[in-house]
Amino acid sequence: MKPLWGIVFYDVHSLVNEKVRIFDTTLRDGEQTPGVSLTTDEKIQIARQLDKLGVNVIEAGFPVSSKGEFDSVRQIARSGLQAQVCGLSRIVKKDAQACLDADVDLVHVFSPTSDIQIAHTIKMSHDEIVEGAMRTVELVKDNGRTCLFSAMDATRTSPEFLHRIFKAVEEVHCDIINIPDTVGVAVPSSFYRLVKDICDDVHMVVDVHCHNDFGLAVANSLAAVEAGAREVQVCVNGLGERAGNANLAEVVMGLHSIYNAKTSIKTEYLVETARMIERLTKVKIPITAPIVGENAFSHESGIHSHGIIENSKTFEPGIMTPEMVGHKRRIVLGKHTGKHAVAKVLEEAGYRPSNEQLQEILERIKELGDKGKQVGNIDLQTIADVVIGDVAKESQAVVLKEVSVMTGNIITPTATVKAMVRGKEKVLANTGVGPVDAAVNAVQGLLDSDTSIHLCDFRIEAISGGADALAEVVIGVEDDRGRRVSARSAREDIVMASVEALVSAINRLMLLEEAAAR
Ligand SMILES: CC(=O)SCCNC(=O)CCNC(=O)[C@H](O)C(C)(C)COP(=O)(O)OP(=O)(O)OC[C@H]1O[C@@H](n2cnc3c(N)ncnc32)[C@H](O)[C@@H]1OP(=O)(O)O
Ligand SMILES: CC(C)C(=O)C(=O)O
Repeated sequence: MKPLWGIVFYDVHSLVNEKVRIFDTTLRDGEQTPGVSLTTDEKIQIARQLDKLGVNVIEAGFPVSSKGEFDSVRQIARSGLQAQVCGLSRIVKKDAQACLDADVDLVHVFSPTSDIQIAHTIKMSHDEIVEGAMRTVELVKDNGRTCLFSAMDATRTSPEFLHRIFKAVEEVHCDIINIPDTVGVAVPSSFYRLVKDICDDVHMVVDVHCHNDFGLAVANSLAAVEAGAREVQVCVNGLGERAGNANLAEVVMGLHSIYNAKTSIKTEYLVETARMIERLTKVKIPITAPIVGENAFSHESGIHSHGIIENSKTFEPGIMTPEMVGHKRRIVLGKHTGKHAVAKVLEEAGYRPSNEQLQEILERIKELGDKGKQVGNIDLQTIADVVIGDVAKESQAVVLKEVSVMTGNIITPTATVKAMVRGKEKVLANTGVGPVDAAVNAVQGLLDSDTSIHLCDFRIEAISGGADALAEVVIGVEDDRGRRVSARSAREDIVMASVEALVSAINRLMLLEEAAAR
């Protein structure tokens, strides 16, 4: 038993430093997610990102299925990636030939092996399936490529037939065998026993491919590694047929952080990769998703936030940090907030409230919360501005002097701003897609090139009706350390309101940076 911070965990010693290969099938099974369809360019972008992430295998597609698919697989295979590029093939000669013609390094040959699938899909005898599998593996091996054989629906296949088909492909020098839980019916204990029996039976690398129909894909994949599997098939964001496949980030971090096993994944790119796949597939990552979800390292309730401020291990696993996966820890304000969190967020936004002011701010937050309103960090700053007052003029890093904007239907919107930046007068012009964008770009341009600030929130809210409505603009900015502040301004002129809010937010962030540097 291994004690970790006073808690006794299941014995995971056996996996210390064991190497597990990560086989990514986002571009093949992941693309089978209903509604997802990627262009060749998008697939190439994804393949490059997966390579940067460090996966061992990229299953790029099913070359025989269409001309576009063949071209995508071939382009990925020829793009000089570190990862092995794989193509899928039925036990059909033309499928395997298409993989070979697409120049893949590894061919993934599969056949159904369960009675239900054999009877209703492939409609062959066991002998014909074994023969077809052997001939296809031989074709791949004769052409000098690596071969992986999958017994599709293995978890509903008779153990005798599984043994027979795996032994048959081993005889023709197959390199890797895969045990797919095609319809996600395994549980960790049953899958452990199945994988262990097969590992004891064959001399090939054992790989697994788990579907998530009962939400057990990651647990089953980890159980398989405990049982001896040394390759796991995964998809970014758990994409895939129906409820999807085992989630790459969850499997990898489980292996690294819980089991102390090794993979080649550069975990700091996990969030970046998940967000890229979210953008290209348009399948949203749930906010509560482990590791890569927006809330994975966010804390709202007072008791949790207090603990986190003292020591992040109080309410986070500790063996996994946001930095390890390219995420950021956030204290988020809301109905359940306590004074420690409010004080911390205000301090980070450059405010120094007295104890009475802090108490008053907390009461106002609770009042809003009880009325069912969400109280975000921006609302907190508005409340704080009212209770404490805005950033003092003398501590402002940027003091705005002039703003002028040219716009129309035949000129590129251009803005010029003049401001004192840390006591020095600066004038800068910039363009944008519209007058507000041009003005915002010009203000951002006033900052030194080593001041890395970017916009993370921009909202315009008209707070009175009519063409002369007062426009309230809320702007949030973030620095490269993930510190966020926001500010608002309200004017009839939307450009001026935007510029003022931006300058105000920048001043707060600068104050914060100065305070951190002291
Ligand atoms: C569990 C998985 O994810 S497996 C991968 C699933 N992915 C895909 O199917 C995506 C790409 N597929 C396609 O583009 C098409 O299905 C194709 C090109 C492969 C085949 O298309 P079609 O010829 O129109 O056949 P269709 O898809 O309707 O039916 C599948 C055929 O493949 C056969 N088949 C299925 N699996 C296998 C196998 N492993 N080996 C041999 N034949 C197989 C079926 O018996 C059926 O054959 P039939 O046409 O003689 O009845
Ligand atoms: C081709 C195989 C591995 C598959 O996708 C499955 O069984 O789900």
